[in-house]
Amino acid sequence: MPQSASATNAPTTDTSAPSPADASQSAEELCIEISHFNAWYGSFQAIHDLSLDIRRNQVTAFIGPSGCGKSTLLRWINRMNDIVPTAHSNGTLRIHDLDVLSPSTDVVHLRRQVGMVFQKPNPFPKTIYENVAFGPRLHLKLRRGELDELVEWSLRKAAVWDEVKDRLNAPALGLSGGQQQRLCIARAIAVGPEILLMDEPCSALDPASTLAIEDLIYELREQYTIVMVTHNMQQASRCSDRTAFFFEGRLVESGPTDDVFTKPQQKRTDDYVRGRFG
Ligand SMILES: Nc1ncnc2c1ncn2[C@@H]1O[C@H](COP(=O)(O)OP(=O)(O)OP(=O)(O)O)[C@@H](O)[C@H]1O
Repeated sequence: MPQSASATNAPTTDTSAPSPADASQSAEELCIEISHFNAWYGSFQAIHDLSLDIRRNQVTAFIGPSGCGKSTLLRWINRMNDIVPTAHSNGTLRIHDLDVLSPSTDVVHLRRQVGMVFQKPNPFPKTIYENVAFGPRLHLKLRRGELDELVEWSLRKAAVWDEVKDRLNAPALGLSGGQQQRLCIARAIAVGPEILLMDEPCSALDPASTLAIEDLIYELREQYTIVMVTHNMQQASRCSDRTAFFFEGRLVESGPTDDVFTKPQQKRTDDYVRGRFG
């Protein structure tokens, strides 16, 4: 089993940035291994023979035109596709030594380890405090003081504490869209995941909120492995370390973001990043 995410990302750990040496070491570590992966909805094959390594403590952006399979792959990483009755897959998808696709994989445990942030902020219709406390209450046995500390830690980590600290008992739905999305990030990290999946996390936000979330994503990679779907080329180049370009259910190329944007190996990638299609 992979190392417990709550142990590696526990709020009591030092949250300061790792030294450059630490960062470069961990940057090379494999976190998610995808090999010869295929996925279908019924008889329609959405992903074909896709192989990709996702490295620890990096932001990996999935880019590509609509319908090319980005979200499908993202949603297999924490088995969100289990809720789609027609969805099935084969091949290898591992997080460290955990076989994600195995029927015996404990999906509740997997989703604690692999948090998800969706396109539209989706706070629960509860207070700000309760949104963040919800997961820890289910999974962790904490005393009230410890829970308070965890809620504060998560909100600070998600860069929204200063804006909400005086109204923790106010309804989360009263926050702005950008604040709600940062609250959802706080909710996701409160249960101690190792990986954060983000499916177009800024697409419903205004430019200022988008920049705030992008800054946050870039900072969070010191502690989390982040996989993000985005249609925004500038966003991919601003806040990802590596980029994977998908087309019609296949991975066309992947590599360091600078390389994919400035010297792509495939003409199709070049055309896409230059806005010639999609
Ligand atoms: N629940 C589903 N049932 C059937 N087909 C689906 C389902 N979800 C996605 N698909 C199909 O699978 C293909 C890949 O979809 P997916 O959402 O992964 O693409 P995407 O690259 O994320 O697109 P977008 O950028 O528009 O979100 C598309 O042809 C889509 O219509």
